[in-house]
Amino acid sequence: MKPKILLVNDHPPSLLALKALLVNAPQAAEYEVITATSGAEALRAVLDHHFAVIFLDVSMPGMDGFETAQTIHSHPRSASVPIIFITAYYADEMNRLRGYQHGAADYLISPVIPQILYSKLAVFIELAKKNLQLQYQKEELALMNRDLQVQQMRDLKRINAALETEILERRQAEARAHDLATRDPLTGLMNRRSLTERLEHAIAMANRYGQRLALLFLDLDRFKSINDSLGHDAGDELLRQVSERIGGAVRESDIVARLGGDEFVVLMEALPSYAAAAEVARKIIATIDVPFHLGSQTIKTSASVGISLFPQDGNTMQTLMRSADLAMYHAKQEQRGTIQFFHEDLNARMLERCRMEQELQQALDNDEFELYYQPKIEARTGRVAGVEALLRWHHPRLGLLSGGQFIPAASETGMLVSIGEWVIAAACAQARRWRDQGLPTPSIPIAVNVAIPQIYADLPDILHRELRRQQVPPSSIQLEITESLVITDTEKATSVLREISESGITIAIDDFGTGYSSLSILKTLPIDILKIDQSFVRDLGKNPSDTAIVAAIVNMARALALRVVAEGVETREQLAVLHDLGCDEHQGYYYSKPLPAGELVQTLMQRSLA
Ligand SMILES: Nc1nc2c(ncn2[C@@H]2O[C@@H]3COP(=O)(O)O[C@H]4[C@@H](O)[C@H](n5cnc6c(=O)[nH]c(N)nc65)O[C@@H]4COP(=O)(O)O[C@H]3[C@H]2O)c(=O)[nH]1
Repeated sequence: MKPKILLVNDHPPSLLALKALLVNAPQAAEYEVITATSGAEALRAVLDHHFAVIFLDVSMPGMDGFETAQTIHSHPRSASVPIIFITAYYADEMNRLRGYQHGAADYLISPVIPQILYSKLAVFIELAKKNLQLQYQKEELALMNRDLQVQQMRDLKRINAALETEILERRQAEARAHDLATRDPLTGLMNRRSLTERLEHAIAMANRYGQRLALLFLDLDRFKSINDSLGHDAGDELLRQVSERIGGAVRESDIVARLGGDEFVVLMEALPSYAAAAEVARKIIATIDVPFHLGSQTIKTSASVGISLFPQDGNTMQTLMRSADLAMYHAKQEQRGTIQFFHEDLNARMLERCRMEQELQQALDNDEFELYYQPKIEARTGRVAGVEALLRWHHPRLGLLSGGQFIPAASETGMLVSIGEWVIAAACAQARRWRDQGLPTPSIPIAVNVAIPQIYADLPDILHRELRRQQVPPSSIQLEITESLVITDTEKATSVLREISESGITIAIDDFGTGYSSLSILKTLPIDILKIDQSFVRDLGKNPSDTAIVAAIVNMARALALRVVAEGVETREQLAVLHDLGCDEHQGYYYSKPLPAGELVQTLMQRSLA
């Protein structure tokens, strides 16, 4: 676009002359000339065009040059357009000053000298071209700016979207991490950590508002054997279903958590009454009692629940948890599938148990145990057919303790496995010593009592290791196993006992008649001997039903080709009845109390001489 020049003159010949000068100028191709014959016409032109410069005649009728200039410059659109006044040569200095005051950029004296006109014009055309260029560049810049803004906007939106996704992902990761830290992944229930936090908070609230709360500890009965026999997937499924059933048995506001394994906890806050806790525990036990469907299998289990109450059973998180756990442990021991509230006696028993455990460990370490031996007499010959090893404890405080005084407690503490190992080693060592001493009956077997947990703890390996160490034959040792053991896990007992029996060690069922052995179990087990429990022997000859029971046991043993031993024989009358019934061996105070090895040897000597 070319710069434009406006010529304003009311005198047509002057206008034409000036226009002729401009259109014939050497740089005429660089601009365009527009004319106006009055101030008003000039103002209209200014509204329509942008001018590089205006040549304005000063003396015009109506609106003269000054007034026109003032009006042009008063408008923002044309405020900076340079105006050159054209005036007669006679215009005085005052008049020119007025022109400058009305915004004149310069003056030309009429008649105009072309060279002066051209040189002044050149300045303004150059200025206009520069302005146009600047304008163009400004527009370019504005365009670029807009593009930049659009680009920036897009970038911002992209960055924003990326940020939002990242924040979302981070929130989800945080939620997952929080879940992992506070929830049990298998059941989705609270885990131990969040339960303890919750319990601490609940105790603080109960303290402040004087409320009651209850903590229910729940453990599935026989979960381990279900898990072992059906596999871990089925075990997991069972735990999930159990967690759902517990959830269905409690209030929405109660907290259900899984501590791990098959241990669940329910926290009941703001209890209306303590009876409500027992009510919920009963509901849970009832719901767990309904058979579970795991794939194609239907299984039955039960739950034992221990309950501790705030504030009486503890006012800290730790004591409440411990009390509920202890109560649950006792529920399990007393009768599976029942509820047990915590009480102080349990605590005392627990402390006693801990003390006993420590003392039993010390007994092993300090060699405080000793085996006593009680002979078993063969009815037919009156000879010693074997001896039973019975454990005695030289307790540093309490003196000599017999098995009945500490074996049940040792069994509770789980110490019987290591004690049992000591007993087997001691019995094998005694067998060796008797052989070395050349007893009259060196081959009489020593019967050792075996506790239930020993069966699951490498019993065959331990037996063979000790027999080898002492270089005595397997026939030197006999095992006495309580009847109830066989009932609890027939399959395991059968396979372990079979291995032991095949190695040449004879096996006796102890306390026979007190458990619930069935004939078929007795038939499948590799049993050699039945020991009739002393409770049936005690009243023999006095109580006809005891006599009938012993007679039945003897007959059954005969049918199964087993030897029968009667325990606890104290009197001649008992002995007479047992003789009549055809019992193979007798054991009891009538012949001898359990004795230390040395004393027993003398008894054996006397009997063999008798
Ligand atoms: N009233 C009466 N009692 C008699 C008579 N003859 C023997 N006894 C006692 O009756 C118990 C017989 O042993 P048990 O039935 O195997 O019952 C044993 C046995 O189950 C267990 N036990 C003893 N030693 C061991 C052992 O080394 N390991 C294991 N696991 N248990 C043992 O402790 C229980 C009690 O042992 P003890 O106190 O030594 O009590 C022994 C014995 O001293 C009698 O004529 N009259």
